[in-house]
Amino acid sequence: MSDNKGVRRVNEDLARERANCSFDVREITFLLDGGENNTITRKKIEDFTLTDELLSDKVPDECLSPKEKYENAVRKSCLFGKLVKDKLLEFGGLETFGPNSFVLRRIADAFFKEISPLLLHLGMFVPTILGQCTAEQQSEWLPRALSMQVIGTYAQTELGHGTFIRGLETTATYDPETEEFVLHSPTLSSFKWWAGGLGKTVNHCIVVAQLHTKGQCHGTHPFIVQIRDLETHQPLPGIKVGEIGPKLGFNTADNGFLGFDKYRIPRMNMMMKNAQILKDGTYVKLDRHGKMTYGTMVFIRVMVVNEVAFNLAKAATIAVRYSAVRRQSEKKPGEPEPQILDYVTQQHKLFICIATAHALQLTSDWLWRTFSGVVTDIKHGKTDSLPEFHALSSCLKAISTSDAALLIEQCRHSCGGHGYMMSSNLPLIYSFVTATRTYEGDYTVLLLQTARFLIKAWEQAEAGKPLTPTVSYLTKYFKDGRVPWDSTSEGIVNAAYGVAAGKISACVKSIRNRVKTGLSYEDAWDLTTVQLVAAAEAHCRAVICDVYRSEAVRLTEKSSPNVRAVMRQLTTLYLHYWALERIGDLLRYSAVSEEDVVALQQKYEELLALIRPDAVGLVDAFDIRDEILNSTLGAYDGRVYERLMEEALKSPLNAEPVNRSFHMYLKPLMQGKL
Ligand SMILES: CCCCCCCCCCCCCC(=O)SCCNC(=O)CCNC(=O)[C@H](O)C(C)(C)COP(=O)(O)OP(=O)(O)OC[C@H]1O[C@@H](n2cnc3c(N)ncnc32)[C@H](O)[C@@H]1OP(=O)(O)O
Ligand SMILES: Cc1cc2nc3c(=O)[nH]c(=O)nc-3n(C[C@H](O)[C@H](O)[C@H](O)COP(=O)(O)OP(=O)(O)OC[C@H]3O[C@@H](n4cnc5c(N)ncnc54)[C@H](O)[C@@H]3O)c2cc1C
Repeated sequence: MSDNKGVRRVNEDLARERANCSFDVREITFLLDGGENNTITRKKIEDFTLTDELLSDKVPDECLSPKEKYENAVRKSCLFGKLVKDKLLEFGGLETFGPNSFVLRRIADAFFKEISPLLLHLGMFVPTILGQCTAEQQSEWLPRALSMQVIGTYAQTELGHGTFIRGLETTATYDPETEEFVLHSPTLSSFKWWAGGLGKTVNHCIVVAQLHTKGQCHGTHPFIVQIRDLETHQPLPGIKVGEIGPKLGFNTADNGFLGFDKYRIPRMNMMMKNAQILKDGTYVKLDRHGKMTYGTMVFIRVMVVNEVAFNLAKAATIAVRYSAVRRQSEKKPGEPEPQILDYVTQQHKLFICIATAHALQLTSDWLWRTFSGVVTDIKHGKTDSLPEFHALSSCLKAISTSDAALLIEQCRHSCGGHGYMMSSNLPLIYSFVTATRTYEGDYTVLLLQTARFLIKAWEQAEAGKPLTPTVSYLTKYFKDGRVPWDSTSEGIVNAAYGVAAGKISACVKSIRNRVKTGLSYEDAWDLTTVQLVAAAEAHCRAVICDVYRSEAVRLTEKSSPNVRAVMRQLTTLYLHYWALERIGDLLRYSAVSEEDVVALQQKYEELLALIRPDAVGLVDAFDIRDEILNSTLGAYDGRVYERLMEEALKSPLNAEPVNRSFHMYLKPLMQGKL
């Protein structure tokens, strides 16, 4: 389906895999896109946008110097932005996707092998204007931001603090005389650090600072701050700004630092939807919940689940296609070398990646729908659903990013040495996704936020109070005792909830026992955090298993029998994989027996064999074009070795037969003249 060029011969092994696939690949693509019409529109947009010659770099990006890389990324960002502005919106296709559309994000990957320096502008600056500004402020800033006159980022993290937002040190002190805020960085550790695009690209940013007025501090609030001249792009007086240097990934994102020396901004540059400063300096709090200024972070956490699902789908596509093309070793003496996809261990490494990409995408779609409900509630002044949603989005962000990063690395391992090549694109996909585990809330920190909610929910269950939907299972498993074992999919999901309940119960006991010894609650909590993180992980795993299973059943209700069968095989594989991964927990909290464990393992291995003939069809169904995959190993036609050689020849070191270092150093060394 993705054979967009359609001219070159497809590798014979891949062609045979496709001929033997048991289902119509397009049917699964339509399911994943949310309907055939969405697929048609997406493909039209891709055909329309991915033809430009700016996509082809003569020298691979990774062979450029940091400065050249950045300049190339800015060039492409501007051309991409212009394309979106001039043509794509006129095209009118985007609306059909609704707000959960990732088509722009998807095609952006064809333009940037790494990150666009403008990602934070669209990803965080614009959403924060929408979420944190009054209507009047929005009408001032949104048109300028959307027309790219104002280019911004989100500068919250400082050198000294990222996680602990209340510990941020940048101050914004209100001066009623001039009706301005004075921004100041009192220490080195108060310098803003990390914001994407801040180093060189943006002219504005959202700065999160401690608000002081009338001698009192009211905690952190967001402000819109101009940092560079719109004409010359020079940093404005009182601003110290620069780029933070090379990183594991994100090397085209010019992440930056920023310090203020008593820098003044108008009063109305405070984002005033949730709190206001009146002209005389009076502070007015409008946020009854107290954490509404954290809204952009919650939004991005929701987006990130989809983001990592897509990246895992890319990695799985590359690794599965490569594994169908690659032949290595022999199974029996004298036999031809098998496709490495025929090794059961290879299937074990890869099929869970396909299943997890589905699980995370369906969970992300469900999370988005839940989020839309919460946003509607908030618009009507109701914030009751926020604590549960914060707990849910925190753990899903933590687990999805962690799973995706580990599995993408597994895809790289499964491609042997060639997976280590930058041209495979697996290192870049990994470097991007491993950062998601840290940014927008570190893994451990977010799971502890979820744990906080779970412990409270447990206490509510004990008190016989009603529970919110995602923790209502606690009532069922409230009584001590092992969860009955049943090896059906539904039974495994129930057992996953039973494990989560057992772990939460164990945490409650640990904390209470520690408090009984005279420890404060905070110390008892602190000593129990290893268990609390594991409990939050178990809760989140149960939610993903549950949502994946039920959404896959719902989605495939009208599918052909073959599609329903393969989708069911994948969900069952996911559930068995995690049951086996957490077998110790099941033995502790459920009635699973030794024979059941043997049966689980056997079924898992049967599923690998059942999925094997459809593996290439399943990754083809992700329908990720070659331009977006950007991989020598994963292209649709399977010309792996030809592409590896073509890319190698583009290396600047191959531009001349002898490098000057030979004459400068090697030759003198060889001749003893160095
Ligand atoms: C266009 C598409 C783009 C997509 C791609 C994206 C790529 C973009 C690239 C992105 C690049 C990267 C960009 C970046 O990285 S931007 C920087 C991101 N930074 C972070 O994420 C920092 C993480 N830290 C925190 O969120 C807070 O400090 C935490 C939460 C840890 C504590 O906070 P705090 O110290 O203030 O809390 P507390 O202890 O006083 O109180 C805890 C109480 O507060 C409740 N609570 C806490 N938080 C929330 C909440 N949010 N909604 C509702 N409630 C919330 C909580 O339930 C608890 O309630 P209770 O138990 O007391 O009842
Ligand atoms: C690629 C990238 C892009 C980024 N972009 C931006 C951006 O655009 N804007 C922005 O504002 N920020 C950005 N950040 C910063 C990012 O949000 C923070 O790095 C992140 O929130 C983690 O905070 P930290 O660095 O302070 O880690 P720390 O909090 O110092 O974490 C270090 C370790 O301490 C542990 N730890 C910390 N607190 C606790 C606790 N309470 N309990 C248990 N363990 C704890 C953590 O689990 C971790 O293991 C970016 C970061 C990266 C990597």
